Amino acid sequence: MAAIIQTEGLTKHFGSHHAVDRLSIEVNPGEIYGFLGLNGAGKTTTIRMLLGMIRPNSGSAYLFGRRVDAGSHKLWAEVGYMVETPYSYPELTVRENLEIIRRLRGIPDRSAIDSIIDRLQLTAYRDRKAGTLSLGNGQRLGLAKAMLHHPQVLILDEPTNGLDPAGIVEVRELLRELAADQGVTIFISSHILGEVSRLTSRIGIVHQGKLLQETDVKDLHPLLRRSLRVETRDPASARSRLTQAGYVVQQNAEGTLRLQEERAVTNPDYISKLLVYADMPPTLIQVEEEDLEHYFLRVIGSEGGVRP
Ligand SMILES: Nc1ncnc2c1ncn2[C@@H]1O[C@H](COP(=O)(O)OP(=O)(O)OP(=O)(O)O)[C@@H](O)[C@H]1O
Repeated sequence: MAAIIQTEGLTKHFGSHHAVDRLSIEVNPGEIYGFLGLNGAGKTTTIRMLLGMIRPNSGSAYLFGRRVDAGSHKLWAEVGYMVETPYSYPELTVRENLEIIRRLRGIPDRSAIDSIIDRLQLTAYRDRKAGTLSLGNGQRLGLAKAMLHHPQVLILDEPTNGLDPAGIVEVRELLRELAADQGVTIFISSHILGEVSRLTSRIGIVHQGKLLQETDVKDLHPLLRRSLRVETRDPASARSRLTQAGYVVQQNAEGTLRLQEERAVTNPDYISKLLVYADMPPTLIQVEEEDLEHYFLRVIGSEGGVRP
């Protein structure tokens, strides 16, 4: 299957700073790809190179198998994009902003505007000046502009930025529908793994310009660490009893004990028995799974985490 979006060794430095460093990724037709990284990881710079807005120092980007060069305006006709906070004419209404895009894109069907306004739930704001919109509605207008010409590829930089939880769900559903029903290929950047993992089929984790990990979302679950959480009335004694039995035990400031070894996680009954026999019965014992954000920080080596 030929990739719709592809980069090969894509590299961009600003002075001595490597914003994007030998990045190679492929996004297949109809796939939703989550490009994940902290602020400053190089997401926007990558997207700008994908769109031919800036020129890489080395490496290449391809859309539909065609190499993107700075000024590849023809490619933009087949791609909808939203880069950082979407810019709109603040003195013009939502409708007027979309009318400009309709003309620029040469879309003959005038009803396209009303249908996209409806689709992005902007009907109540259609005659409001764009400059008076909330951040979230400004973001919806940005998405409406990106989608007005029914592109086969959408490249979106943090599209749910500023949206409230209900808005995030709506946008997620909308994008999911576009990929599933119309085969639109979607590349979406974010700094929240929990959010992109609900929408995308594959994620690439980028840090300091480098791709650290690429994973199918369905393979993410087994990568999450599990640990056994144990609470007792006398954590210090319980800890020493478990240590004596050969377990590695961590204790936090609240006195909660945590055991990460597989033999502890898979045998909570044994740990429980050990503590009961030592007259320190647990008040709580449960297997907990690492959350996605912690996993993300661990992969990028933050928070004292260790790369898997
Ligand atoms: N025009 C520029 N000149 C100098 N440095 C830049 C320029 N554009 C980006 N950078 C730097 O390159 C790095 C990557 O920036 P980029 O905007 O691509 O990150 P990002 O992952 O999109 O982060 P954010 O979510 O904050 O936008 C950052 O350290 C940034 O300061």
